[in-house]
Amino acid sequence: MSHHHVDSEVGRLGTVLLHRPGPELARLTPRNNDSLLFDGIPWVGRAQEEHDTFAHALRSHDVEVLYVSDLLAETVAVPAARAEVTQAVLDDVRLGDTLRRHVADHLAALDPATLATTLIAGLSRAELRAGGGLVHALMDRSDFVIDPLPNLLFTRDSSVWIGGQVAVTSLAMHARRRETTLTCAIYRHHPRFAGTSLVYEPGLEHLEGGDVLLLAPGVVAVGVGERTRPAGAERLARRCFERGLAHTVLVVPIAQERATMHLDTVCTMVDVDAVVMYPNVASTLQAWTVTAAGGAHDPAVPGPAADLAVSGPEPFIVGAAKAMRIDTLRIIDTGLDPVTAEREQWDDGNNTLAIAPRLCVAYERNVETNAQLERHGIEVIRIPGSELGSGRGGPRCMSAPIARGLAQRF
Ligand SMILES: NC(=O)NCCC[C@H](N)C(=O)O
Repeated sequence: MSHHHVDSEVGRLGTVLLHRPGPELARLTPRNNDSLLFDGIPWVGRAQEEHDTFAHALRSHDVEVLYVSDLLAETVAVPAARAEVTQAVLDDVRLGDTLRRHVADHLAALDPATLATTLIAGLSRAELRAGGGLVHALMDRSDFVIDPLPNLLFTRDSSVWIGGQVAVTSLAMHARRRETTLTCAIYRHHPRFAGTSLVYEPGLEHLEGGDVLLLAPGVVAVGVGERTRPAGAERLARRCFERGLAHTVLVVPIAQERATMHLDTVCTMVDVDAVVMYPNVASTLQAWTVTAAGGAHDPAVPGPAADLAVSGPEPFIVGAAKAMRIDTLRIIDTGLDPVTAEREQWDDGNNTLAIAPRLCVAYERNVETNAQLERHGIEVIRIPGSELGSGRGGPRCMSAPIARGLAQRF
């Protein structure tokens, strides 16, 4: 399958990028879990079983599942890619020159598959083959020479396909920054993605994939809050208009809190005209509508788009329906009452992954929300997530669609 294209949240899912959690999760301790953005210490074996159930559910619906670790191992077989991802590790100012040399020698000796694992799992001082120097001497055995990337599990955030191009994002939190050196290398160097254009790159204004919802072909919603900044939304809008990837970007402010770190923690699409949404925000969520001033830019004509036209704010569902050119965007509530809604929102009840219109994957624990979805005609494939959820992400967060069919009901 080489047709990589995504222009909706619900078109038939063809290919998806996942990361099966591995040794990087075993690095989490009660001392570092907060800074590594986990709310608990997951049982690694059970998290892997849960993730395998997720992947199996997708495969049994004819979805091609790609794994980051496989693609990365193939990518770092390309010398330029190897140099790039290694340099990103060595750029860490905490290493100092002496330890940096030891780490460089250590990585240079690794075969591609072991290098890929090390880049994801990190490296402790005890695992470094040779050491020496002041920084090394002052480290604990279990201190990280290379930080682990436990949040790579949430592949949604580090890249997002818009049409036939991929936005490699610019992650806000220190613990996640290096993730995009890996996704960027995959998209720039893996033979499968040869010729792919990047519509966004790391290092630009903060933008995370969990905030980007492709509401309909040409209509992109971007949440701005704890992670994505307004300037990131503006940059993405301008780039999408210049390249003919969108005609409207809805910019949606969300509370800057952990429970609502991304737009997809409060709202995901389950049909071409329906979302499951956290009722505690449904009535207050607003949208600013951004379009290209002077009309859509002709992508065949090189040069920057005219400036942006900004209007609003107005209620999100009103702005969204207008941009999507539908009468109403239907809302299905999380939970039944405010307390259940709050509990199930926290446990990623809103974070569904659509395989097709009216067919989605959701965590089994969100009993009320799943029942609500079914009452509204949405088929729910339930997966376990008690361990996976300790990182605060659900099926949508754990998946980056690479190919989807047309968003139409069958
Ligand atoms: N799209 C998402 O909501 N992703 C979940 C990210 C969870 C991760 N522990 C984080 O804090 O970034």
